Amino acid sequence: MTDDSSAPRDESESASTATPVIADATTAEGVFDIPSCMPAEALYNCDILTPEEYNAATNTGAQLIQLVSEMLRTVDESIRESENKGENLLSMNEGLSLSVPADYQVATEVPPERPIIQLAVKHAPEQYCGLPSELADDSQRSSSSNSAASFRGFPDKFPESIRETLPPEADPFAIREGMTLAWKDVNLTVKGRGKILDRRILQNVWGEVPKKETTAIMGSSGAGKTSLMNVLSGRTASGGNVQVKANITLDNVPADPTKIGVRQMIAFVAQDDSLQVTATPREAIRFSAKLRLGRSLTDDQLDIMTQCMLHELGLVACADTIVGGPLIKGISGGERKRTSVGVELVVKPAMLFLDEPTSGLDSFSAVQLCQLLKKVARVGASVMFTIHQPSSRIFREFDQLILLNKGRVMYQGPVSTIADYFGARGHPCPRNYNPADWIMKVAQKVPIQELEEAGFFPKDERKATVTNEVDTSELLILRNQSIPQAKEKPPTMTTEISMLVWRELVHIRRAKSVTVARIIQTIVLASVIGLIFFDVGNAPNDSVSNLQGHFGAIIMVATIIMMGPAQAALLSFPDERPVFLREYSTKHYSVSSYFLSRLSIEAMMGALQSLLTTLICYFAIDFRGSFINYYGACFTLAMGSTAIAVILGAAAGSSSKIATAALPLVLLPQMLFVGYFVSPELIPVWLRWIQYICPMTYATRILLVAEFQTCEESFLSQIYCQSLLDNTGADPDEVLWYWCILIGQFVVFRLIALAILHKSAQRFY
Ligand SMILES: Nc1ncnc2c1ncn2[C@@H]1O[C@H](COP(=O)(O)OP(=O)(O)OP(=O)(O)O)[C@@H](O)[C@H]1O
Repeated sequence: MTDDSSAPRDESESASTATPVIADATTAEGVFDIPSCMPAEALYNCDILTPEEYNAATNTGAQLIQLVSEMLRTVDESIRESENKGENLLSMNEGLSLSVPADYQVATEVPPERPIIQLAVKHAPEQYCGLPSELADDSQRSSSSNSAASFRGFPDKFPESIRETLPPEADPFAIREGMTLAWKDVNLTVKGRGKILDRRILQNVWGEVPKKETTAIMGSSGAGKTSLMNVLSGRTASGGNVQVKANITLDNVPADPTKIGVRQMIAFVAQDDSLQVTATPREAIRFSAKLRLGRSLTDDQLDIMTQCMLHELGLVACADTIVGGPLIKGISGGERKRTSVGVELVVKPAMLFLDEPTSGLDSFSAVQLCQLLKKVARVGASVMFTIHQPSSRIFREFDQLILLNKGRVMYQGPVSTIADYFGARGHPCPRNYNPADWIMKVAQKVPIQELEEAGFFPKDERKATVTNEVDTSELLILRNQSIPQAKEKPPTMTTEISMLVWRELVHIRRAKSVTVARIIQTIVLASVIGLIFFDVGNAPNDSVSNLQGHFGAIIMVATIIMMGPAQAALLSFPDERPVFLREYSTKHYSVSSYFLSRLSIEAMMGALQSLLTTLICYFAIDFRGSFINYYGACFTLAMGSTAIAVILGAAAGSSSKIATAALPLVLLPQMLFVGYFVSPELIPVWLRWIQYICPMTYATRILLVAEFQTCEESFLSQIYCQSLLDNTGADPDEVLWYWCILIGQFVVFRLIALAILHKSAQRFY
């Protein structure tokens, strides 16, 4: 046992299955960890070490050698079997084949040639997720011309040869023109109330995210990492008790990220993933690519690109499982996070911000993701992310680091110089200690004053990029025109709407229970009303009770028609708001496309619910008017009331509870103005106007005219019917107007909802 017990160990890594596997292989403790982790993970992590580290480790890691040798022996047996059958192919899982050199030898100890290790990794069935048959064919072709040495990278790495067939606009790793985001004097203050003092969350924060580099923001919990990220990406601005001041430039052009034009240039992966719960990772990534990459790509190219992204993110195994959410079980939290990353990466962003992208990921996936982000940076993007407790392996991957301490910049600069920086200020990182843990320990344990005296918290000594401080609450800088816009040939509005409608239909199909509950509710309510008012339409209208029953049936049917579809429409906006805001702010589609897609879905569901209700009630109650007239009035009423619900839903923002509470307040009082409980003539004059803005008024008048215009011939019936029409204000000569007003109300309410939605979509906060 060669454990250097005198040296402080890297605490965060001791139990890890990633890089430290090698280091721990020198100890009895660590050796037992190896078989318990995924062999492919351990081997993969061997692969990412330098050859020197690797050889040093294998000299001492006896059990690791045994493990690798066993895997190689398995591979070798497979080869022998193939050779006995006259084949020279090692058949891999799911149809991917790999050619193996004829002079292949069994390795009895860990070979220094890394490709052989990778071959073993590829062979690990737990990790190998397979390719669809059409891609497998291609990869077979390409691999047959290569030796085993050509296999490098992740267990489910996408074949390079296929990726290379993609045009640059479809290649998620194509070279792009990045942008440098720089900022200074960023201040965020939460104003206190009463005895509570103001709180400075960010204090004169400065820094930059250079293109082609990865910048990590670190700091203890509450240091202001997310707040800084939100200010820089326009997700926080002055308002209420929050005051934000910042000078921000994009390639030296002053820019206000709260403006949608600037925000749309920053791909942002938030801490809480806002993905469509019933979409799969494959669908989510393809949806993003299809809507954001314009019209130049074919469906095949989109498919390959999506598959490539799934491979890069290690999502192949769960590519067709739904994302899920709080109420529906889906993929894991880490997979969800990686899906969110894929959704943004697929459009080759020039700037990519991620809030804690590695949280919820195991150490292997975290390394994998950091390397991917580095790859994105190297092709031109500026990548910035917040991160908690990175392992030393991950820490070494960053280019730049911003260390925040209580809202102030404690360090800002290259990761490579941080050890010297801390050393020069009296806090050298101990040997074998994870530098990330060390700097966090110093930041948390040493008092601020002592740190200041030691020379931490450097001043911004860069050449000033913006001379005057500008308040983001007023109009900040807007020279967006000079900043190039990403999407050149956006998809047509029809494509946007059809993609959104399709996604919603898939959602309805997958969230079956909700749809089924809605339909059952409609059928049960309609049946109850049909039974209670059974055949009352057929009864002569020559008595008050018959007349009352007949009129009551119309009111009840109109009421359930008004409430049912509206309830579902009401919740759709608050529920979908996070997804809508993310997608709108990242240029997936326009507000109008989203709005029209929602309208199409509501029209479909409204038509179905109205049809079920009218079919049951019309025949059970035996209404006298024509079925078409009856169904038309009910459907138009349903659409009018959904339009009101949409206004409430759009205005309520993310608060579905407020919208739910407000809906009955707006819809139910409409029953009071149709003349059933009280004649409109008896309502106080200053309240009487309300009847004219209620869709229910006009829908009921259409139905009343249809039911009572042609009454039985008896004198009493004629008198009763006529007086009912008079009392309710239903005039047979005005029916055409009633239709026009009902449809007009629907259009006006919808336009109001669109305006509200458009306004609320401009702001995240
Ligand atoms: N709008 C706000 N109102 C009140 N307090 C706020 C507001 N925004 C941020 N804060 C406070 O500012 C501090 C920094 O929050 P922030 O989310 O930026 O921290 P963080 O470094 O990202 O922490 P963590 O790593 O735990 O996510 C926290 O104490 C938070 O409560």
